[in-house]
Amino acid sequence: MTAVPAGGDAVVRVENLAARFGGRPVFERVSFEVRRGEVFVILGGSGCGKSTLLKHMIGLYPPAEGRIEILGEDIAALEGAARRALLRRIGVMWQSGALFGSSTLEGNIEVPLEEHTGLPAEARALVAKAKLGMVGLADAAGRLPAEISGGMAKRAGIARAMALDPPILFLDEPSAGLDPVTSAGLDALIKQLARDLGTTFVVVTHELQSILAIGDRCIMLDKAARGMIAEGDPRRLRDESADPVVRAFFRREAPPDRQGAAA
Ligand SMILES: Nc1ncnc2c1ncn2[C@@H]1O[C@H](COP(=O)(O)OP(=O)(O)OP(=O)(O)O)[C@@H](O)[C@H]1O
Repeated sequence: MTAVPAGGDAVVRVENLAARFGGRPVFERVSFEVRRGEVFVILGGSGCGKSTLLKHMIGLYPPAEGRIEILGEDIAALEGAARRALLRRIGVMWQSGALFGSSTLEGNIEVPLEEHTGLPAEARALVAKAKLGMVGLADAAGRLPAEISGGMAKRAGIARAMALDPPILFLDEPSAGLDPVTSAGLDALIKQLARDLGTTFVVVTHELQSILAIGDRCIMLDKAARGMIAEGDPRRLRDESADPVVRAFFRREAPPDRQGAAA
């Protein structure tokens, strides 16, 4: 079953995107859409450009070619106040959770509220507590990042990314460094937030279990192909893809070229 409403519209459009560093291409001709309310996964092996794509989507890198539309706006073309207004409408959680070590979890979630809203201190505290409650951390509001587990840090990172109620959340490798049980709990949380709040998630991951558990749709990038090699429902790709590299990924086998090299 999918969380995407029938006729769901696109909140992200990537058209013919090329990424290059020092003239060297990471990928070319990447095009896809993310629909409102879905959990969209960017997957692929190490070094294929998943994080690079994510960074383009949130405006950290300008496209070498092509165009990225976020909530109807060409992110690379925006400047100043218009750019800040758009960035305020997207939340990002980096791999580590990236919490400020000297602040409590509640204090961490108040940071974007202080920066971007005129809410008084009591209201900020209430919002921060509500966000922590949404990710199952209501009782940990007063703890410091050093006093919590890796899984809790990821949840707190999601709560902070949600502080300003963004319609789109970008998550960079949310399962990295987590044991399988904690990772499954985080997957369940992501699905629940997408379902209950209608938030759109764009998730970078190479964790097969997570991809199958949370992904409504996905794209797969490939380093050798320097681009996209698959798009669609991850379960269908697992069961039906004719591409040997895609099949190998979903079967946890070495890609065909490396199998040959090892023989
Ligand atoms: N700022 C940068 N400058 C130069 N090269 C970069 C930069 N960022 C990434 N690259 C290169 O781009 C390629 C893709 O890297 P990227 O981190 O996007 O891959 P990834 O799919 O996210 O990998 P992983 O799963 O290992 O994190 C790599 O060859 C990397 O060295």
